[in-house]
Amino acid sequence: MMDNEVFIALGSNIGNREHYLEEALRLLTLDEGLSLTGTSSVYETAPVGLVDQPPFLNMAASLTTTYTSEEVLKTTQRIEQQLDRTHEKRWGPRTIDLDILMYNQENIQRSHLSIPHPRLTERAFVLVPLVEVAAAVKVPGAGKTVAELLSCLGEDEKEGVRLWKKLNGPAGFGRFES
Ligand SMILES: Nc1ncnc2c1ncn2[C@@H]1O[C@H](COP(=O)(O)OP(=O)(O)OP(=O)(O)O)[C@@H](O)[C@H]1O
Ligand SMILES: Nc1nc2c(c(=O)[nH]1)N=C(CO)CN2
Repeated sequence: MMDNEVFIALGSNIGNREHYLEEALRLLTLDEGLSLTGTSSVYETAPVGLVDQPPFLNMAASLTTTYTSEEVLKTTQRIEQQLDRTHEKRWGPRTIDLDILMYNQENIQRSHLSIPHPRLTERAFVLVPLVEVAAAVKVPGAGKTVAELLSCLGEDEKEGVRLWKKLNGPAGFGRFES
């Protein structure tokens, strides 16, 4: 049974960014342990952290899964590798980045896996798409829902996040939805 609920952030800022997002969603869908239940719109976002790099496309997805959080991480890392992801510098450009944002209501602190994602609460490029698929979900440790966290962000933080493609229905990524 696909009993566990997981939210993933997707980002790309190298090459055909939309293609990489589409491919990542396709590969997530193909995986028998995962079921895609929702996708957000796509946003074009100004780079945060390392600012001297191309703009990102960011989006969020909701899934249900038979996997443990570790197995989800293995799967997202395999998909990153399949999509030419290289690990050069921290926060640097990448063809695809898949971050596990939340896994059920769990709080996981291991050396190689932190869930909820530690920078989730401060990142407009994560919260703006995530609110489309998880508005009422309470973020463990934050004591607030995704919608509440988003409303805590200042206008200047949201400024760098622009709607790029509204995705609903058969023409867009919607075709990956179950
Ligand atoms: N929730 C998580 N989702 C994905 N990777 C995680 C998570 N928590 C810890 N990691 C670890 O982060 C490592 C990869 O980090 P990565 O290079 O993608 O960081 P980044 O995307 O540059 O920075 P950020 O974590 O701020 O988004 C992985 O090897 C993985 O073990
Ligand atoms: N706008 C934006 N900025 C980033 C992103 C990202 O996905 N979008 N990912 C980063 C590395 O995790 C660093 N900076």
